[in-house]
Amino acid sequence: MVGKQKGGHQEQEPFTILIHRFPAFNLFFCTSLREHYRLLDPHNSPEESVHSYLSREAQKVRALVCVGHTPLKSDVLGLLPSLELVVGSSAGVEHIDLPECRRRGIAVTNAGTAFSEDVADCAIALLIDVLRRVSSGDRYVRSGLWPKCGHIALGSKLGGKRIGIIGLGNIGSEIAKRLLAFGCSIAYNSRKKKVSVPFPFYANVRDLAANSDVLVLCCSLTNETYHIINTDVMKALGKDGVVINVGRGGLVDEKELVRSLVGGEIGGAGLDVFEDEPDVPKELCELDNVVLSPHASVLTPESFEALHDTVLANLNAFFSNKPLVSPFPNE
Ligand SMILES: O=CC(=O)O
Repeated sequence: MVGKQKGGHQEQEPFTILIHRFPAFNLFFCTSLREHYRLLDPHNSPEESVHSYLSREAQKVRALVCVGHTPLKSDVLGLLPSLELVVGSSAGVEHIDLPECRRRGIAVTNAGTAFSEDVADCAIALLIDVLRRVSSGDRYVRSGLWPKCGHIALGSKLGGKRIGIIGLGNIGSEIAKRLLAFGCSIAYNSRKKKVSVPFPFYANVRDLAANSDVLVLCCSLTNETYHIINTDVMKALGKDGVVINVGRGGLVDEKELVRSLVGGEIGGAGLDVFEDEPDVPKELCELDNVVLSPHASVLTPESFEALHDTVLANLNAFFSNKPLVSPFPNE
């Protein structure tokens, strides 16, 4: 539960925080938020279930910070009758019951632009790694094969590639900016065509794939985007095509991706996210044209600092009746 503590006489406003399992994240958030607000932390009562704690303590809670990807479903929302705001701390908010929030008029925020640059950097790193075989070359050198077997297979140049970006929001725009500097051409698919964007828009992902060398996924996971990369799309992308996923595992039909990679129907993949994290299909681990990363694109102190500022700015805006800084959806 929180209220602004500065000044001391303002009545305490209710506020609660749900704790994610990632300890560094929790510590960072709790320590800092406590400096500004009074927290209700259901996870601090190990003897009691979250549900019974919330039923007793959280009737007047108006704002809730949902840390990381902690699921926030109707069972918990139902225990918070006064809730007006959910402050998400991730870019994707598919773990939050958005229809229920909408139904109750509860505003939702996400990480806004806090992670965009780091996620974009990660997408580029994965792409260069797949094309230029950086990780594969590293394994080659470490395993002592170089003196015995000579050069590794040719890589492929990034400059000149046609990149199809799926989801041209904050992250997608940062990815486009970086790829333009490498001399790539950009096209995109998004919920709708963006008037201010100079790149060709494809309403159909299959058509985008047919006109791209690389597909980069950085859109939200929704009912509409679930398995947006399927067999048809991969066939259209073709045998030299590369899939980069820094969005969510569920955007790609992973079984089909594995089948297409093993069968040489597409050229490679760089994946930071998976359908059943932290489990990764073992076939992917055996492929040299696949680069794997443990959902780590946002894991930098710089991203966390920017997120911290965004979370606080949203809370401060809410409690001073100002517009939220990163409402979701934000377009
Ligand atoms: O995966 C990370 C995020 O959605 O912020």
